[in-house]
Amino acid sequence: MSSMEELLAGWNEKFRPHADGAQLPPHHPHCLACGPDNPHGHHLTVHRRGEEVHATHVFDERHVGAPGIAHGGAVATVFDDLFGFLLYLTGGPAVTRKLEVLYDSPVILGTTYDLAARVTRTEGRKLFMEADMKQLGGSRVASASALFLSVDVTHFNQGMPR
Ligand SMILES: CCCCCCCC/C=C\CCCCCCCC(=O)SCCNC(=O)CCNC(=O)[C@H](O)C(C)(C)COP(=O)(O)OP(=O)(O)OC[C@H]1O[C@@H](n2cnc3c(N)ncnc32)[C@H](O)[C@@H]1OP(=O)(O)O
Repeated sequence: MSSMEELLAGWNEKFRPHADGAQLPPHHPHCLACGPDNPHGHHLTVHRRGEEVHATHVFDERHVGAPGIAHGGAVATVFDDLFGFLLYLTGGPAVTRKLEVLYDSPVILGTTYDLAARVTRTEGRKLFMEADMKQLGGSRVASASALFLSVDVTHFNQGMPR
């Protein structure tokens, strides 16, 4: 079995139903946002909360844009990946077709933020999603919306060396 076939077989197992409150599995060990083995990554830990997914996150010096403030791309990375966790609830692979982020106020390094994401609508292969990032118990600092499109797992063969 090739490493890609093994990876895909493991993925099918990840799409089993997940209980409310359960921690959801990382997309894969080296995923930029959630992979535990990526030294540059965000190491995002995500739980199911009803029909939403939830994470807390602290950006650090690896994610810096302006001094002391998280890079907008790093914030977008975290949103994009959080949306990717909703696929465990919808039940199959999909990829980002469109991602929009609204930055309400600076995301400060070393501060804990609360993130939540949900599917707002589905239409055939299209999954419309929304998410927000808030200070703990406080105001919103950013929000995002995305369109994901369902794909067959063979989509991911495009990343294999030729
Ligand atoms: C290592 C993994 C190992 C194994 C993994 C196995 C399973 C993994 C599962 C899940 C992984 C999740 C990981 C989460 C990580 C976070 C998410 C990411 O970072 S994903 C990466 C970034 N995204 C891409 O790389 C996509 C690149 N783009 C594409 O490949 C194609 O464009 C694709 C597949 C997305 C769409 O291509 P088309 O040809 O199939 O579809 P078209 O024709 O463009 O659109 C379909 C429908 O959508 C509408 N549409 C398109 N854009 C729209 C828009 N902006 N607004 C509204 N509708 C739109 C169109 O009008 C069309 O609608 P009408 O079917 O005719 O009704």
